[in-house]
Amino acid sequence: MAGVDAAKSKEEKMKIIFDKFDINKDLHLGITELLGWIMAVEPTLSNNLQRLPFFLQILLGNPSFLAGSKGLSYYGFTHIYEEGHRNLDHDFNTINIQPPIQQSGGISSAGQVYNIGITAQQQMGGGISSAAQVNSYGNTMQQVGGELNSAAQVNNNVNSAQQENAVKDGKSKVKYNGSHPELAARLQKEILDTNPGVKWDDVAGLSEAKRILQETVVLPLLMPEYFQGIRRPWRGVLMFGPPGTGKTLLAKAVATECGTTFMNISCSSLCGKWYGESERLTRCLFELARAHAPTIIFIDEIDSLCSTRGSATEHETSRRLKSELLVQIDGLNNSNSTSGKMVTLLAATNFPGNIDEALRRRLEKRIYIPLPDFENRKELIRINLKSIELAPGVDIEQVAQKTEGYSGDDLTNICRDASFNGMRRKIAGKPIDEIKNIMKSEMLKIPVTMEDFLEAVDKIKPTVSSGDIQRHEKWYSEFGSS
Ligand SMILES: Nc1ncnc2c1ncn2[C@@H]1O[C@H](COP(=O)(O)OP(=O)(O)OP(=O)(O)O)[C@@H](O)[C@H]1O
Repeated sequence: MAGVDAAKSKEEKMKIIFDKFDINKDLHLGITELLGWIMAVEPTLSNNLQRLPFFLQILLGNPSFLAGSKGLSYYGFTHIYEEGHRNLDHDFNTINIQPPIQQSGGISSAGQVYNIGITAQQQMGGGISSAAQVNSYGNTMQQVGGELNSAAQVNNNVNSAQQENAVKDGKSKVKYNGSHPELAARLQKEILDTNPGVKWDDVAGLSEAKRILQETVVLPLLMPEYFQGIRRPWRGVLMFGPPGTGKTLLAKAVATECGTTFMNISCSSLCGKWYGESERLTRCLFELARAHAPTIIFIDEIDSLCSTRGSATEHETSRRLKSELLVQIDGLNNSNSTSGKMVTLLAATNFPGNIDEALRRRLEKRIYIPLPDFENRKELIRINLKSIELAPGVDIEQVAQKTEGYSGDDLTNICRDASFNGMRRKIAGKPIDEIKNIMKSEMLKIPVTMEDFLEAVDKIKPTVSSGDIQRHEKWYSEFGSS
């Protein structure tokens, strides 16, 4: 790929990119090329661009979404049009990825306008108008003095309210109008995360699970108008599988990639000390989720909240909590989701067999997250070693072969242990004063060798038993739903 002349102005550079890329001709091929071009001319945009292939993959991979479109505009890639008015008078959808700061211009389109981004869109004096629809997905959107007009509908699926509710420090200040402000404040502090920071590519393998999560959680957020009636979004998704296989990681990746609010609940956050407190906490959790919508509520180890009803271990408190949870799940996404109030429940468990029948029915998609196979083990090891110096002769294939039956978490532990070995060798037998004088940079340069890996594999045993895997596979064949 040829670089772009550094002496050219930003406008000229971007014109080269726009001229070069024609989605009608290049389609998927052009995306990679376009990304390369943009990174070459605008290295500072690289971080923002990481999200792009993911969105394009979803949008382009779904023909119904683009039905009738003649093309896409990459208007949103750049901030160079800060001052200009760009009238997209085309008869197609406009997709603004990482929407720009729009100071005095405007965006108009005869089709739909999709603003997908994590960064704020600031509309200062300009306007967005669309004959059809304006959909904004992002963490923040600020509308300062501009107009947001749509002949049909305006959907702002943003974490924080726009216009009057500005967000400052990543934690949203959305107003909670429910009946339990003190419980809401407690939950908000414990569980609210507006950006878990895990990218899709940080999760090795699990392509089938990723596909299902895209269909069940991501796409309904991107095109709520399609997911109506019989196609309403699934209310709940259960990920089950042995421990340490990436269930939590997947939930975080979904939330990061969608830019939704992420509420990460452990059982203890919902268990109150006083009579009735657990139900109130549960109700409050869903109210809070709606206030912050679109929201993903992630409940890890849901089996501990919802073990089989009527069983000997079931306490009165837990029975009431479960009943409230079922009521709340029933209320999810029933109403018109184009209101931008989508709340999805993602749950995870290592003990799917312990889950209450009624809850199982409400967790409409049940996805098996298995141990990594050979290819996925290689990918996982590579992800873990991204920032580590490797000695020549490190054979990742061999490490992957030797670790059949290991979970993702076990493999991460092996990589961590192996990566400490260089330091162990360096400081062996030295007094602490001498260790203090070893330069940090010297330490960081010690490469990890193949022997370090073999030693770590010898030391660290797999944590998942074959009985455990059989148990999951049996449950999957009976109740799995992908
Ligand atoms: N598919 C994967 N890709 C990358 N890393 C992984 C993967 N699976 C597991 N890991 C590593 O293992 C760690 C634990 O994973 P995670 O917490 O997602 O597992 P889990 O399935 O939710 O476990 P548990 O059931 O015990 O809650 C992660 O932080 C990550 O380092």
